[in-house]
Amino acid sequence: MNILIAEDAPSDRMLLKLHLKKLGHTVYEVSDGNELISYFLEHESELDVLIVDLNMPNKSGVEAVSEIRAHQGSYAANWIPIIFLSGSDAEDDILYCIEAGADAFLSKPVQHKVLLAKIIAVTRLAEMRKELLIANARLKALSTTDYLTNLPNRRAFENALKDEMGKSKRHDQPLSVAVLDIDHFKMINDTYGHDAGDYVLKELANRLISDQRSGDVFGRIGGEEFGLILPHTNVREAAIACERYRTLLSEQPYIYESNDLDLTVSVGVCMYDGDEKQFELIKRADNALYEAKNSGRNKVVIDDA
Ligand SMILES: Nc1nc2c(ncn2[C@@H]2O[C@H](COP(=O)(O)OP(=O)(O)OP(=O)(O)O)[C@@H](O)[C@H]2O)c(=O)[nH]1
Repeated sequence: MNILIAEDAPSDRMLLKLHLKKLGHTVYEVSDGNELISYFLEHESELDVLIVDLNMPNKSGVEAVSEIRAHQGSYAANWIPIIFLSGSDAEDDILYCIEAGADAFLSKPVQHKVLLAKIIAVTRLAEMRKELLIANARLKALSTTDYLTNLPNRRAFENALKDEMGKSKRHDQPLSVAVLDIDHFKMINDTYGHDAGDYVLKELANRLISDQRSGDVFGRIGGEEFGLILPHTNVREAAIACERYRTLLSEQPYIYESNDLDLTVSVGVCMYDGDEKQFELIKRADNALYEAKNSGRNKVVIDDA
């Protein structure tokens, strides 16, 4: 492991270094709190453990460690274990160090085996923490992503819409929303099977995002229904964009097991009025979609109420 020692007393530093080298670690050294911070910031990704003396010139160990923890934040994946060293084993010192962000405390003179045990314990904790962060990130991605298309799911779409509605209101910028639905999708399932339907949904999502403008959010909000959030876009511009998507999604057949599946989509689009609730906005887009379906499908209808 790569271990950085911050210790101002040369003899203590030397002794510690010998112990750690004997244990097979690579050791780096600094002699005060300021050097500790600069070295850490420069080599953050290469270091595995910090061993920090409580009392050092210029900046104390506690001050330096507090700064390092503030820099890392509580969700840093590369959060580093820190062991404090002190000549005193006063209870107050121990508490002070742990509260500053340390994970373990050692009294000087350091005992070889105690040092080994603390290093094993803190690195094990760091490893578990890292695994937990990775697992959390995976769970978050799973809970916000549609498994079939990899687009944001309904929940993520609604959260994104809420954010965009807030931004639109704050910056007095237009915001449009569209709901896009595949026409007679049931027929594809019924004629070619559910797998063909799944293939179409995936392929359609790919085509949709191939033309996605940066800042726009597309989500799968129902079985064969997709939601489009178009920030900085008024309803006329949104209708033009939706017309482009309608053409893009239907101009080429979807080829599944040598079958050419032709499909069209209907779209309802509307613009946020700055006051309405999220469900009201989606409802208006849905109403426009309903009108598109009822007036022949394969078209974009605007709700400009
Ligand atoms: N393959 C597949 N089909 C799905 C999925 N989710 C929903 N569906 C199907 O989508 C079809 C939707 O059918 P309807 O609501 O009648 O709509 P439609 O046939 O597209 O007709 P219109 O919307 O009126 O043009 C149903 O057959 C659902 O089973 C999915 O994840 N995979």
